[in-house]
Amino acid sequence: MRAVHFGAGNIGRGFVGLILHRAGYEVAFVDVNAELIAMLQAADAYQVREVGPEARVHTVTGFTGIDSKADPDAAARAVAEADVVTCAVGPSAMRFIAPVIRAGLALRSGDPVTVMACENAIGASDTLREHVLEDAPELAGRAVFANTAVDRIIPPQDPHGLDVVVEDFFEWSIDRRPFAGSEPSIPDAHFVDDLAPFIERKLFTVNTGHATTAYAGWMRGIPTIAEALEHPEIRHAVEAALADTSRLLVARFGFDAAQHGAYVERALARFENPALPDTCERIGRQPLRKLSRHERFVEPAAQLLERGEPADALVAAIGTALRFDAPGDEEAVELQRLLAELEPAALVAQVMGIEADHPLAPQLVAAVAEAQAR
Ligand SMILES: NC(=O)c1ccc[n+]([C@@H]2O[C@H](COP(=O)([O-])OP(=O)(O)OC[C@H]3O[C@@H](n4cnc5c(N)ncnc54)[C@H](O)[C@@H]3O)[C@@H](O)[C@H]2O)c1
Ligand SMILES: O=P(O)(O)OC[C@@H](O)[C@@H](O)[C@H](O)[C@H](O)CO
Repeated sequence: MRAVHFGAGNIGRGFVGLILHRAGYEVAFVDVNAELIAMLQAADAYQVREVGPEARVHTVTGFTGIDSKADPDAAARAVAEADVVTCAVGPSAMRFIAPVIRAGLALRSGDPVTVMACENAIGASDTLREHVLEDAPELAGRAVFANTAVDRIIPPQDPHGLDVVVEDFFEWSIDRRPFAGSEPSIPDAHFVDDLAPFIERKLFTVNTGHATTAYAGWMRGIPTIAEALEHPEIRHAVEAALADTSRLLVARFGFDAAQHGAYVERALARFENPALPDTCERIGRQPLRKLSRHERFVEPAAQLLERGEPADALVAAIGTALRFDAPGDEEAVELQRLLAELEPAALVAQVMGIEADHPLAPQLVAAVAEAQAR
């Protein structure tokens, strides 16, 4: 069985590539990073080293690398011959891989290929599908797009090597419905009838809690997530933000409150893993994406206000996120420029997608005004 995975970075090598290898796939990693592809082409194996109480070491073999910038035709041919295509390039980069997948589908004959976007976003495979089929609706029958939720914390890695250090926890949930009974065989993944509870629980717990920790840590000059959570005020802010999202998730999906509480506790324990050198800078990366309408802060806060419930801790976390000014992060630089130039209501509409008539608008406008006054 053949798989093509776009994005040979942390999740690509330390999660998707590993799981597909364990499922018996030969994986062709496609990336635009020429140094990374050269290493993949030269190597026979790399290791995924888990850290945590149930740590194991895995060796991944049987892969190759394709540089889609230098040779997009080779990447398209690989898609044409694949059983499964996955990506973990970042939600905003999916539009750049879409033309390559489209070219691969155009070359394809036989059974439709399974396409799964493994990004932190609701409906990422649907978004990828829209990009791929934009100018080629006639190719729709050649691929089955299934949404997924991926969960494994993988901190920044040595950019000059292939080995990856990861936490011991992982979860890959895949929407079963698009397959109409013929799901691909991926034993480490689980197929579910309704992905919404899985992706929203993950994004609005792991990623909301992570981001709240990161922005509060960054504001205080604390480098790592584990260290930031040791700060009592940060811990309190994170627990309060997760109390907001927990109320929403329990009400929306009917989760058992105690079981959901255990899920939250486990997320916090994962953040605290002392062997995981994860940074506030990585977790805070791309703040414009994280502050956008359907992301980890604004979406749950908007849903709570629409239900007539408060979301004060989420709004406080948004206020802290506005102070993320990492100089090496293009979106952080752009966010600070927008803060300097736009009226609060205009920034809330442009960055967060919340218009003046939404019940959340007054609090967000006040948070932006406060950030501008600092
Ligand atoms: N790291 C984690 O803990 C984690 C966990 C779950 C989900 N995710 C999600 O996985 C995705 C990737 O995150 P990551 O941490 O692996 O990032 P990363 O930066 O380590 O890897 C992304 C890779 O994509 C490549 N890439 C970018 N544009 C490309 C293009 N046009 N074509 C081919 N390759 C391209 C980059 O060169 C890089 O190698 C994100 O959506 C992230 O939210 C990350
Ligand atoms: O990847 P992002 O930028 O959406 O979010 C940063 C982290 O919260 C994220 O990568 C987590 O480590 C991951 O989602 C855990 O599964």
